[in-house]
Amino acid sequence: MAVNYETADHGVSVVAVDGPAGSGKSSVSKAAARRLGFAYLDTGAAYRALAWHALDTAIDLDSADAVVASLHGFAYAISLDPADYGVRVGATDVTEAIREPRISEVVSKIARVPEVRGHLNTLFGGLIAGCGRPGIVVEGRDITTVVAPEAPVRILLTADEAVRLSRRSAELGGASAEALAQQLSARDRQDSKVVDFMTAADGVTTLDSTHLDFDQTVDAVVELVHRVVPLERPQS
Ligand SMILES: Nc1ncnc2c1ncn2[C@@H]1O[C@H](COP(=O)(O)OP(=O)(O)O)[C@@H](O)[C@H]1O
Ligand SMILES: Nc1ccn([C@@H]2O[C@H](COP(=O)(O)OP(=O)(O)O)[C@@H](O)[C@H]2O)c(=O)n1
Repeated sequence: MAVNYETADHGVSVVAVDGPAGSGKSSVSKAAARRLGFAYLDTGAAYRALAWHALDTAIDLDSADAVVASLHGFAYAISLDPADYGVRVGATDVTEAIREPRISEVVSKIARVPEVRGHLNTLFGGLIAGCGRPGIVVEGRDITTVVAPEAPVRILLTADEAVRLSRRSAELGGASAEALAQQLSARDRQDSKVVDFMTAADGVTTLDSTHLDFDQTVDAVVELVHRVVPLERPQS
């Protein structure tokens, strides 16, 4: 079921960004949100936090029933301020822990369960509607197609796989390049069975950042937003 949070309904302009792992969704969306004065919602963090919670409570991730049952005790909180990112489960700050490879390895098992997706999409809908800013940049895998298909700006952020890998391995420092490559492409393969984030749906703009540096990519997103959402531009 689509959850529509467009300007007309809630007064919040949604910028929807999808793409594969390492394409730059989180970093570019966060920077674009700061430039625009918008909120920022990282939806992948919720799937990662639920995976963290499931591991923490020794839930069998191969059992969809057990994963669905774990949603009852899942007290999730995320900051929507792009200048002050943070994720909590109950009283525990999991901002760093959810990035660990042990979470990346299992998160797709969580994401493939339809009840989990439905539950989290409802949660995202509430966060978007109540974000308290004129707009919000929301990034993930199914934002342009399921979470906010009516968003005024919808972007598929891509980059060649080799480029995505080298960006991610630079970020993780010590991780073995080969192990990382295997994990990242295995995760994309698993995730693609659930939602298609490799091809742009109708009306979605593809932004290929393979040959763009970080600032150029953020500029391109901000420009796309200015084209369709009436906002004051900062004086230069
Ligand atoms: N256009 C770009 N050029 C160079 N580096 C980039 C670009 N976009 C993102 N990055 C870097 O690549 C890494 C992965 O980006 P990230 O935002 O975590 O991707 P995703 O959220 O899609 O997995 C980060 O270190 C980020 O700073
Ligand atoms: N909208 C979303 C966002 C993330 N996810 C899942 O959550 C995982 C982590 O997402 P992420 O955005 O943090 O991943 P990266 O691209 O940053 O590595 C993905 O591998 C998907 O399994 C999803 O299914 N749908």
